[in-house]
Amino acid sequence: MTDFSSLPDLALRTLGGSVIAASDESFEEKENLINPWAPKFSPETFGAKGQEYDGWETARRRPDENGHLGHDWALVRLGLPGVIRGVVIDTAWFKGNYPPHASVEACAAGGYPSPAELEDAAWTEIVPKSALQGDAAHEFKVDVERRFTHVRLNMFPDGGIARLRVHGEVVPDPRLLSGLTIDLAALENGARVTECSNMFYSSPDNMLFPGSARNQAEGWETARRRDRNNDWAIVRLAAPGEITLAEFDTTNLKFNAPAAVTLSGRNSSGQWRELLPKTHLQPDTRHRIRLDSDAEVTHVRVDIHPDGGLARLRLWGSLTSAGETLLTSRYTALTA
Ligand SMILES: NC(=O)NC(NC(N)=O)C(=O)[O-]
Repeated sequence: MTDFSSLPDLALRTLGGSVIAASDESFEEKENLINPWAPKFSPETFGAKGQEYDGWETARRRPDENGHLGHDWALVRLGLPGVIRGVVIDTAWFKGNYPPHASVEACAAGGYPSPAELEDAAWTEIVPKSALQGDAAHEFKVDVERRFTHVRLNMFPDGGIARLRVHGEVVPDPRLLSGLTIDLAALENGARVTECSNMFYSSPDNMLFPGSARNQAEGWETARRRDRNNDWAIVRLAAPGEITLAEFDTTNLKFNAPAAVTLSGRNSSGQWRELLPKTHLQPDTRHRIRLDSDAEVTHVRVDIHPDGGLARLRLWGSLTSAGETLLTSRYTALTA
């Protein structure tokens, strides 16, 4: 996999993405494109419309009286607007019915536009019409330095695509964050895990997802440690801010929760200081702890002792004026 695939999937259903319209979804519904799980397949599962697939599948097109075949498209609202670094078009399990070609366009729209209102948007081609294979994940690097809110997947002329992954860097609208108490560690506000000791079972970015984890796999889980060290993760905050309350959620970790946690913060000069001394944790519990610090931090390190994971990590606080300036100038530069 190329580098961009480790970035969050901005289109993912569990990050608020939605497939808001499609030209056709006769065989399989458009919503499957952004399912968070890997595409599944059971052979010989024929329903009333045909074989069942975990993807978006359109009818076989036939030329009209002018010999025109047309093509199919699906419109996706990103859950998290941002700069797109790469797209994966996955035709998993579509072997005799994949589209031979596909392309992707993107646009930036303010507010909450309907599919009809997006027709006149300024669409930019981010993946040119490219050849596809059946049952394969195709990666396309994207090199457009702009914040996008929607993408349109085109397939030529018809067929089935299991997943569309739109990896990129989240660029939040600073007007929705300035002056408010926010989760400085939320993926949707632009935070990310930059390093961790172990991600054997699941990715530490999962801790920063919105809402609650429905099961263990939707959080961060490490392998069992067999040495005397402990697991840890470093989170780059949405922007420089002051943290007033930390939330360590061990929900769903019943026999593998960490025994304790510590938290430290790094300032813009790169110096680390303790934000929370070693504190015991209970399994399957959401712990909310007020922090006794008004220091500006850009990164935090969460240490779990000795291993296990966390379902969610929330760091409530506010942006400092440096944080607000940074977010505003980035948003402005990428929106112009
Ligand atoms: N869902 C389908 O049945 N699709 C196709 N057919 C099979 N057998 O997969 C097709 O494109 O005709």
